Amino acid sequence: MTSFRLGTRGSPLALAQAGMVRDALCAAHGWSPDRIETVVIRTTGDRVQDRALAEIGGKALWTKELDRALHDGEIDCAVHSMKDVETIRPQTLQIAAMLPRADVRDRLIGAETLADLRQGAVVGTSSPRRRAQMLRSRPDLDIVLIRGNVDTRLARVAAGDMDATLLAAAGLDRLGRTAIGHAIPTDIMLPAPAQGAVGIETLVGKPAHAIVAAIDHADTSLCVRTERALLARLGADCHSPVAALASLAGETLTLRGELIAEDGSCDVAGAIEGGIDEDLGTALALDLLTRAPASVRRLFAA
Ligand SMILES: NCc1[nH]cc(CCC(=O)O)c1CC(=O)O
Repeated sequence: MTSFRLGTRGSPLALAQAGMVRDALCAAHGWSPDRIETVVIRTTGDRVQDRALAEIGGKALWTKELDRALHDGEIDCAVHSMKDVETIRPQTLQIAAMLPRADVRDRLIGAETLADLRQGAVVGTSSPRRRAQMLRSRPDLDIVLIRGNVDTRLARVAAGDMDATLLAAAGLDRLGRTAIGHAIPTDIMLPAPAQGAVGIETLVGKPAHAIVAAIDHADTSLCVRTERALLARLGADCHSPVAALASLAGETLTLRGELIAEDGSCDVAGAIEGGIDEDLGTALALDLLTRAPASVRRLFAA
């Protein structure tokens, strides 16, 4: 029997996520684990460690090499953190499935709450959203650039290079670091669109698409597609401090979102409720853009 080739980045988090996808595929199709071959693909983002992603050209850094491997037939599907997948994708590709979403919150490492950070504390992050949200509640903080994988970042805080950092709970949990840091409630720090979701992409119209679609978690897919619709309407990218979180209760979809000036000095937030339709993201984007202070609106291409 030919193996099913699962493409992934090589970071510890990416490999953990690929393992989850492998387990889900095996359970759904009654395959033994050796039916799946994990193919590690090195991406531009993995090679560049010293500059903010926003500076070196955005999210395609994580996807371009995996896209190429799909198109060249080297892999049958590609596993992604949905948070890192750019809003506009090649028409030849399709997100065939998402795993059930994990904890969507950010965790603060180095203090129990934002209020507990000392005056002028140094906080490492490379995320414009986290930077803006931190400065909004604590303008005194010194936000510095930090990159590298989860372990590298934790080591920098442990070594005293900085007082604190923020990491996605989902990533920490998937690496077994369940006891590290303190989760920040989403009403204090709304997460990045698609945070906590793992997606699996395939070529459109190939047998692999149906094989992968069998493991789709429909509620997660709907919520993440809604958050991505908001990003798309905003013309948002890595430079844009945007937070969004959709949730589904019965037949009611709720989307919260906010746009924040990079220095945290002003923002616009909103929420919208509707039926099961990802277009809610478009509607909230328009509402936020209409109400945004000029200094926030100019950050968006739309
Ligand atoms: N940009 C890096 C990235 N992409 C996805 C995750 C975490 C896992 C997830 O959100 O699903 C992380 C690390 C982090 O933000 O702490």
